[in-house]
Amino acid sequence: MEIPFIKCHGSGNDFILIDEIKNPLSLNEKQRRDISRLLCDRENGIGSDGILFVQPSDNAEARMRMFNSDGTEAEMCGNGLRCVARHMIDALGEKEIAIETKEAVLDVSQVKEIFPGVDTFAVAIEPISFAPSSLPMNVKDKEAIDVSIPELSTNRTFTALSVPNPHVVSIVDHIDQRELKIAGQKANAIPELFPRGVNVSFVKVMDTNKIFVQTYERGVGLTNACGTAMSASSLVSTILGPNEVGVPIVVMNKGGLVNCVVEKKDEGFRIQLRGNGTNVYESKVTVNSECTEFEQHDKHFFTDENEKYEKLKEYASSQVRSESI
Ligand SMILES: N[C@@H](CCC[C@H](N)C(=O)O)C(=O)O
Repeated sequence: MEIPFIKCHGSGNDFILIDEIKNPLSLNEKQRRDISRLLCDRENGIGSDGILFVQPSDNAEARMRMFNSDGTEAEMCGNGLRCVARHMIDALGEKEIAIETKEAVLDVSQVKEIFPGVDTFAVAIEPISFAPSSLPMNVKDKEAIDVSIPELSTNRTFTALSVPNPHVVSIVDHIDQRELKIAGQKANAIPELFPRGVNVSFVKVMDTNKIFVQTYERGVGLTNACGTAMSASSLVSTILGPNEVGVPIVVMNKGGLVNCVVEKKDEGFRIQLRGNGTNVYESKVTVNSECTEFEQHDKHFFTDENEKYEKLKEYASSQVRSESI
């Protein structure tokens, strides 16, 4: 089968976007998992953190299904949703639309540039819950806020929340990637505590309303950035730290930066995640029916927007270097 796709990224968290509205495909669930594993492979595939399947929806302008590079499906993907928002906003010529995700229909829009020349998209991150059962995390307490999880680390505290995919967040003085990888691997190997796995993030507070976040993603490993993790980390560092509700929090990451605005909603919270949705190139693959082999066709690069994004990345790296993170 022939599959046209766009290689895109949000903060260097990269995806293969497959538009099934424009090019209908009749993939079964096994083929979706197998194609994700085949194409996301960094050594023998195209290489990406996941696949974004864009499908028709009865409740919104489109529906997003997100598969991690290991073939598992996630409830939500913040950086991916910005890429899908950009794709559908371009296709429909509208500035504000809604996208259906696994657990909610979410508002997305094109907003003021986060950095000169970088088209910027805002996506709603909700529903949010601190109930351990929502991750799920098998503990008796009603919440797990700033608590020790000895299975992950003997010297850190974590806060557990779903946004609505599962996260645990630890505020640290220094981000040690090796330590994060070990904690992430442990967290995803104890189904008795986290039956569906969990994304693990370390957050360094750089200033009031400015943080650096790195994440070990369930189904992927260490990534440049994770949108839902940066949203969860913004909320946790507002509750436990110096950040403020209603004020854009600058979230630095290895792939650039985003803004997160934590808002009060009813008895709880919602977050607005704002950042790039950059197309790298478009191409096509021909995949065999067993989804074990593929052939990639010519690539057409989007040079201009990538050059503009590189400037944002250089700026973000200089900020992070000066803090010696
Ligand atoms: N990188 C994504 C989240 C992708 C899903 C995650 N790995 C999970 O399994 O929950 C983001 O930008 O939010």
